[in-house]
Amino acid sequence: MARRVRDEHARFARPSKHGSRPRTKQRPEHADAVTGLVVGVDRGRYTLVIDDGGPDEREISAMKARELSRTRAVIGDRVDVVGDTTGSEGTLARIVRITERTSVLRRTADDTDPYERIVVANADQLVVVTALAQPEPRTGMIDRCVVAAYDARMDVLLCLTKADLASPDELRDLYTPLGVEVVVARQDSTDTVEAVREHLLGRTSVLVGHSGVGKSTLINALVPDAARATGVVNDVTGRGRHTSTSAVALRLPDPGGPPGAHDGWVIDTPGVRSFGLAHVEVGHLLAAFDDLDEVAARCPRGCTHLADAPDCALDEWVAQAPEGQVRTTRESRLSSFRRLLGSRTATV
Ligand SMILES: Nc1nc2c(ncn2[C@@H]2O[C@H](COP(=O)(O)OP(=O)(O)OP(=O)(O)O)[C@@H](O)[C@H]2O)c(=O)[nH]1
Ligand SMILES: [Zn+2]
Repeated sequence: MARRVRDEHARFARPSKHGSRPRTKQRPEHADAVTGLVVGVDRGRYTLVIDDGGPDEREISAMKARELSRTRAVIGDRVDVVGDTTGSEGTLARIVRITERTSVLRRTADDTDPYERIVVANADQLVVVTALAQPEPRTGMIDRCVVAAYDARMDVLLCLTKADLASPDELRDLYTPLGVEVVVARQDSTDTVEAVREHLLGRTSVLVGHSGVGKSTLINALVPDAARATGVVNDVTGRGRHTSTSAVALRLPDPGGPPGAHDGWVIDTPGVRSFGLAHVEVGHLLAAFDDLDEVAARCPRGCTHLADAPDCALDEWVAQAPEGQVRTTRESRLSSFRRLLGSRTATV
């Protein structure tokens, strides 16, 4: 790890255009750096939590050191900071390193911002919040979220809200074969909120969902003091804090722990409507389907694995299955996988 960080460090230390010596020579090693978690970003000003969950936990403000100028830290990043890291009023520390990310979730480019941007780093779970009614669920959107999550090597939790209005059975049947966990919630039942919490404890989860699905209702139930613990992020740059994608990182209370305990992070992403799928590789998607991945190793070179692919080993795998449960399961795995493959290019 130390090695990797140093390499990255060196990459930012190219000689400047103006012919000064490489900066590496002048820069101290930052041996005194402490590590923080980015929970908020607002126009170049970062809010970090230091010693997350430890006895010296505190929030500090920081900005990037000059050598990091081309790299954006995003919510969820683990960063090394130097300078005044006490968090006292008026202090500002400097971020000198971004630790290698375990996952990146990308937002699609849109009219207001032509670049695909990383929205959240190091999250391990994408929670797709979908109402069972009002608004009607849209499977195209769910599929795209699943693809984005699998590409980012994140797990997916499908959280079906407004269960008082419609049955979850159909959607559950559709997504369970994809390896997606499904949990059901309704506003009038605290039991369901606690069921959702069980899936989130100890993890860093990103919540996405269309307007009106009940995401805020759910977050308020999970994190009652959300307003206080909120880190506001403007990840779009230069546009002011209320435009476009502002994400919020919230500590998830753990009712099973001592008073005030929290265990895990819930990241809300208002304004993120879809994820970039343009660069999703078939291999990444396949990797999320262990059984298919193994079979696909026998496919002809360059096989697209789509329904019209000649000699795709996945078709043979289904055809060879004994009739009955095994065949049905394989069929549904393959058709689910192909549906996701197709959704990479669909516009929703
Ligand atoms: N019937 C029913 N209505 C719900 C439930 N959960 C939320 N609602 C209602 O759905 C509406 C939208 O809920 P919000 O929590 O504001 O939805 P949101 O996803 O945060 O939407 P935005 O605030 O627009 O992003 C509100 O009127 C809620 O009262 C539920 O479980 N059942
Ligand atoms: Zn194939």
